[in-house]
Formats: sequence, C-alpha cells, structure tokens
Amino acid sequence: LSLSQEEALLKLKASFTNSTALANWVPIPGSSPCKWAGVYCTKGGIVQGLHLQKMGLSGTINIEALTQLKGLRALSFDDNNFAGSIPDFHTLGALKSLAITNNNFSGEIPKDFFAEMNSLKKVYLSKNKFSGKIPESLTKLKYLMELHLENNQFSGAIPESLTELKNLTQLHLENNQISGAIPDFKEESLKDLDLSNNKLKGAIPDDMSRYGPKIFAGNEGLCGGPLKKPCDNAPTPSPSPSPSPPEQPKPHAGKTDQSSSNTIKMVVGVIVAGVVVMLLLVIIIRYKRRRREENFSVLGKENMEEHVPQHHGEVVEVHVPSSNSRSVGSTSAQAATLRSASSKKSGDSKKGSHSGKNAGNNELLMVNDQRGTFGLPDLMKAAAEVLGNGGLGSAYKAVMGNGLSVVVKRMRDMNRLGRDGFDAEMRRFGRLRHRNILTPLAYHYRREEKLLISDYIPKGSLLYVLHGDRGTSHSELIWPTRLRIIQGVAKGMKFLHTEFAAYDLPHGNLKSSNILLDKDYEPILNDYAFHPLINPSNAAQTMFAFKTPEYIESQQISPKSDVYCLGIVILEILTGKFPSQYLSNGKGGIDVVQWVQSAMAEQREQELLDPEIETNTESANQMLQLLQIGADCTESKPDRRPDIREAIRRILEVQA
Ligand SMILES: Nc1ncnc2c1ncn2[C@@H]1O[C@H](COP(=O)(O)OP(=O)(O)OP(=O)(O)O)[C@@H](O)[C@H]1O
Repeated sequence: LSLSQEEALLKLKASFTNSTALANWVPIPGSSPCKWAGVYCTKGGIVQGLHLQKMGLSGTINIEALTQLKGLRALSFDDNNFAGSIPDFHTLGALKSLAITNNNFSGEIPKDFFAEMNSLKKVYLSKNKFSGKIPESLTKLKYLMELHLENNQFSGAIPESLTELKNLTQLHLENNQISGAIPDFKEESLKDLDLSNNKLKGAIPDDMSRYGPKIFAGNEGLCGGPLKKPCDNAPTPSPSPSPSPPEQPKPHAGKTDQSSSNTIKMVVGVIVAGVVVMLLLVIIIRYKRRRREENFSVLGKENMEEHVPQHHGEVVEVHVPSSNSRSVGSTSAQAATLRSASSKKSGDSKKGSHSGKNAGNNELLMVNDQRGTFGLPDLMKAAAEVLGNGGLGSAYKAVMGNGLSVVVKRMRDMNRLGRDGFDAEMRRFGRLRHRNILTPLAYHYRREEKLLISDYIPKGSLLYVLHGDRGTSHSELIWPTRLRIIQGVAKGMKFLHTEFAAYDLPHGNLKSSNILLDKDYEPILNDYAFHPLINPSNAAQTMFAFKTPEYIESQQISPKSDVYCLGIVILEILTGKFPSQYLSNGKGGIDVVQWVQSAMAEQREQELLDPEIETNTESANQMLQLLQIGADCTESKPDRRPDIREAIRRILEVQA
C-alpha cells in the first residue's frame, strides 16, 4: 500500500499523543505539505527532512508512515517526550541524519541496529537513557561524521572498530558508564573527540595527547597524555599491594594485632581479586580468538593447521607444502575441505561473474576470467591445504572440482579504501597482463577480512625453492636459472613501476616469498601495490618496504624502498643465504647487506657466492656484476642507490 506524502505525514501525526504543535498539518486541497511546520522539501516538492524539535511530542512514532516518504534523508525529534525502546528507524535505510537527543528513550540498542543504515552521516542519541553496549553496527557506518552518545547509560568498552571510521569528526561519549582502555584513535580527522566525565581508566595513548586535557576530564581512572596526572609506569592503577613502609611501633599492642589481621585480609582480598582478573582476561582472550576464527567461517577453515617458515638461530628452516615436496611428515600441511560453514554462503557459482558495485557480502567477484568463472560455493567444496602465514594474512591452496588449483589469500587490515575503493583496485589488478606479474582472478570482500584468489603456481615461492626444498627444484637452481630469475624480477618491477608510477611504493613488498616460480623458473611477482589498501597503522608490520634503513631511521618511504628490496633479493639469490632483513627481530639468517659490504671492501667477493653454483669465467663475471648492483641497491642512504630504472637497466644488461 503506498500513501501520498500528505497521507503519510497525517498518519505519522496521528501516532503522536500530543501534537498541538502540528496544528497546521491539515490537508488543504491544492496546497502542499511542504508548508507544514517542520517539513522540509526539495524544489520538486519531495519531503526530504522532518525537523520536529521542541514540539512537546510524545506517544509513538509511526515508522511505517515514514517509510512512505521515499525522499526522506533527515529526521529530527530532538527535545520531545518520546519514551520506550528505540523505534524501528533501521527500516529507513536512506537516512543521512537521525537525531533523537533529549527524549526519554531507554533500553539496549540491538548490536545490528544500524547495519542497514549505511548512508548515515550524523547520529544524535544523546540525553536519553539508553543502556547496554555501544551498538557495534554504528562503528561500521563508513560515512559517519558526527556521533553523539553522551549523557546516556551506555556501558562496556569503546569498540575498537570506532577508530576505523575515517570520516568521523565528532565523537561524544561523556556521561555514560563506559569503561576500559581508550582505543587508539589515529584518524587525523577526529577533531572533536570528547571523553570527559566517564569512568575511563588507564594511560592515555600517545596518539591522543594532542586533543588536550578537556576531553578527558571527569574520568578518575585516566592518567598520562595531556593530563597532569602521571601514570606511575603501570598502564592501569595496580591492584597489587605495594611494599608497605617499615612498621612504626604502635602504642597499643591490641590495635596492632587487629591492624595486622586487617592487612592480611586486605592482601588475601587483593590476591583473590588478582586471580579473578586473570581468569577474566583468559576468558576474554579466548573469546576474542574464537571471534576471529568465526570471521573465517565463511570458508569453514577454522581447524586447518598452519605451517610457517621456522627460523632457528642462523639456520633458517623453511617448510615446504606437501604438494611441493614428497617429504611429508612434519612439514606436510593438513589437507582439509573448504566446506560451507554456515548458511552465509552465496547461491550458485554463476555469481562469480557479478559486477562489484552491487555485490553482497558473500560473493566472489571475478576480476579476470582467463581461467573461467567460479564462485564461493566452488571454493567451499575444494580440497584445501595451508601454504603459509605471512604478514598480510594466511594463504591456502584450493583444488576445485574442475581441476583448477588456486591460492586463496585471506587478508586482514585492508580497510583503508572502503568497499568501492577496494573493488576499483582489484579490478585494476585484474587487468594487468605481464609474464612476470601474478594477475588475481577474483576477490571476496567483507569488512573484517578479504579473500584474494589467484592462480596456484606449482613450484611455489623462491623462498621455498632456495632455502626450503633440497629436492630437484633446488638443484636446478644453476646459474643460468638464477640469472633468469633476477632478470625476470627486474622486468616485473619495471612493469609495476610504470603501471603504478604514481604510487610511493609500486610494489612495496618485494621479497623471496612473494616471487613465485613457474615450471620454467620464470619468476612471477605477487602481493604488489598493496600500500594504498592497507590500514596505515599496519603497513609497517606487513610490508617489507618498511624494513628499509630509511624507514627505520626516519619513517621515509619512496620508490627507492623498492630498489632496496630488489637489492636484497639479488644478494639472496647470489649468496643462497636467508637474509636476516626478512625477520622482524633480525635474529636468524644472515645480514646479507653487511656481509656483502665488508667482503667487497676487502676484495673477498668470491666467498660471498653460493658454493652450490658451479661457475666458469663468464658466469663468475656476471655474478660479480650483479653483486655490485645488489650492493648499490642496498646502500643505506636512498639517494646513494640507483633509481629503479637505472637498476633494472643494469640488471638486464648482464648478458646471459
Ligand atoms: N599463488 C601462489 N602459488 C603458489 N604458492 C603461493 C602462492 N601464493 C603464495 N604462495 C605460497 O604461500 C606462502 C605463504 O604466502 P603468503 O603470501 O601468505 O605469505 P608471505 O609471502 O610469506 O608473506 P606476506 O603476507 O607478507 O606476503 C608463500 O611463501 C608461497 O610459498
């Protein structure tokens, strides 16, 4: 049943118990409701705003009537007398602004309440009696700019995901019963954060210091940051007893007994409290872990055993996936089936070819159909094996019913661009065509994690072939093959630096685990150009370009960072050693940069070269040229390195 705008507004009015302020809401033939109090229309006469503040209104709000106002974008019931639980505003999916400040609404707001209200920019729920946790769906509203929850009875912690709202400029949480640590708000845009008058505890993160003391006021448990109250080292006020000063002789022996028994009681109490806190922590950590696992339930991968390269001292053991090696046993990955774990799965495999724009949460979007199209159901049915667990996430091999082997890379922390930006980037990747570049086939987008699906490259990565597998593939790494790999990597880098010339880091993550080898040992570069996608706070942990000396020293990144990474790969191939630079603690492997520099300074180049490479005069000459290029590319000062074009030109000039 569809109503005219006028009919819908009258139905709304009828649901209020006190509507004297709406006296002029009466139908007059030939007149428009756009003239009624509080009704705002577009030039074309479409109702787009209802601003019904301070009208003494009470009763119910007929949401069904409001759904008939198709152009409605802003709704305000501020300063009225509505009570009860929050009305079903969630059915008004196109709203950009919702304001119900200063009423008597109460009760918990369901966690998913805002899940379908993706257009919201302003949410004003302040000065009511809402209780329970801050609804998590609020923190997923990507356009949200103003969020006012102050003066309610919200409790629990500030959701961590609130810090990821890029457009948020106003956040008001004061006068609630929120507790726990303040999450790390890194967004530059958050200009009007106000956390004053709560019961927040613990140290203020450094990042928040620039907001000034005012916004933290009235939270007794907070310390550090811009507050004058220092934190005594401990992040939260310590519940454990501090060593008490030496006991003074007490004038009354009886009282002393009593006070020492009180002290014992207190100590016991504190210990019991400590144990309870520990137990709670364990429960919370377990719960969080389980939630993480559930995030991957869309592929039903929760029980797969992951195996990761192990590094012990200087010896670096690199395990090989069972499909790459016959030596199974301790190094084998556990085969499992990518089965559907929940009813969340999408319908049929044809969905694989859908365009990204209107894609639902559970679809696989093809960006490159060179291997045909497939969907999530095909992946769910595939036999799967864990390949490894890198900084960006974990990788799985899946063999689908039609025989196609793919790698599913499960990535977290990639919400920098939002869904549309991510889609555009994936489509761009899907169009890339170069022999030395891995072009993805499809992707799956969810806010919590993304899956990127690519061809499975049978020999696996250079890392495995060089340091892990001691079988045929390794013994085939004779000099002409190694030279071919270095030159192929250079060609791939040349392509990326042209294609993504505008990026600071056209690759950003070049290292031997991201160089795959096809059956002819032609290298194929993987995991490139991710920098714009990765949450800024995680880039430094996940991308190898952030391990360069200039980043460590002064947080600099540039295309010269890729030159450094290329240099490491060259030195790794020539020496056959695992570079300690790949490890975050620098323990294990060999510092190839340092070793090459010192040996070259003393004309001891020969001892740098992998003894497994058989040489003749010609190949020795080529190796020395490349050693020099590798050393130049890994100079610690970026301006002393050749630029990428120059480095590539020199690499390709080495005659095979
Ligand atoms: N398309 C592929 N074909 C074959 N093997 C692959 C493919 N992609 C990844 N692998 C293998 O899976 C392993 C783990 O890959 P993953 O990309 O998760 O980790 P990583 O490369 O070590 O780290 P990062 O996440 O930083 O790139 C790699 O070392 C490689 O051997």
